[in-house]
Amino acid sequence: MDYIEAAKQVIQEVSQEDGRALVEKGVKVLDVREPGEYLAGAINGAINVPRGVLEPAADLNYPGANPALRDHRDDAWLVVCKSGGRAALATQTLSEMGFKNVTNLVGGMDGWQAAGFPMAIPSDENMTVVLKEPCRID
Ligand SMILES: O=S(=O)([O-])[S-]
Repeated sequence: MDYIEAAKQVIQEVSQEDGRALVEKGVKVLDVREPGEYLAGAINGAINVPRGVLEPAADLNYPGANPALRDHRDDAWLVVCKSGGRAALATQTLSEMGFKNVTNLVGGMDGWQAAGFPMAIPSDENMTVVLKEPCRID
């Protein structure tokens, strides 16, 4: 099974041009790449929650969740990764977790950079590198 293709059948996606328009309108941007990828350059204002810690970071019941993500389920989110694969999976997961308006950027940050769209060196304040509490297995 191709999980990314399966996700793409059920999620919203936008082109680079439409993604840029969303950013200009103030959509929240979730960057699910690894911290080193994010720190090398990201969409201005994007928060970083790597794909590997997405579910606990967004979980309403997990004490170590990231409030910048967890508490914004009704907001519009643009989800980005390197080329659109991880973000497709993350977009599907967030929809299943109750996020109302999540959209994958087709082509990801590779496409964004190739288009010459604006990027910034992000602040590490916008990162979820380590969850505040370790994941529990009860
Ligand atoms: O980020 S990715 O689409 O290359 S898996």
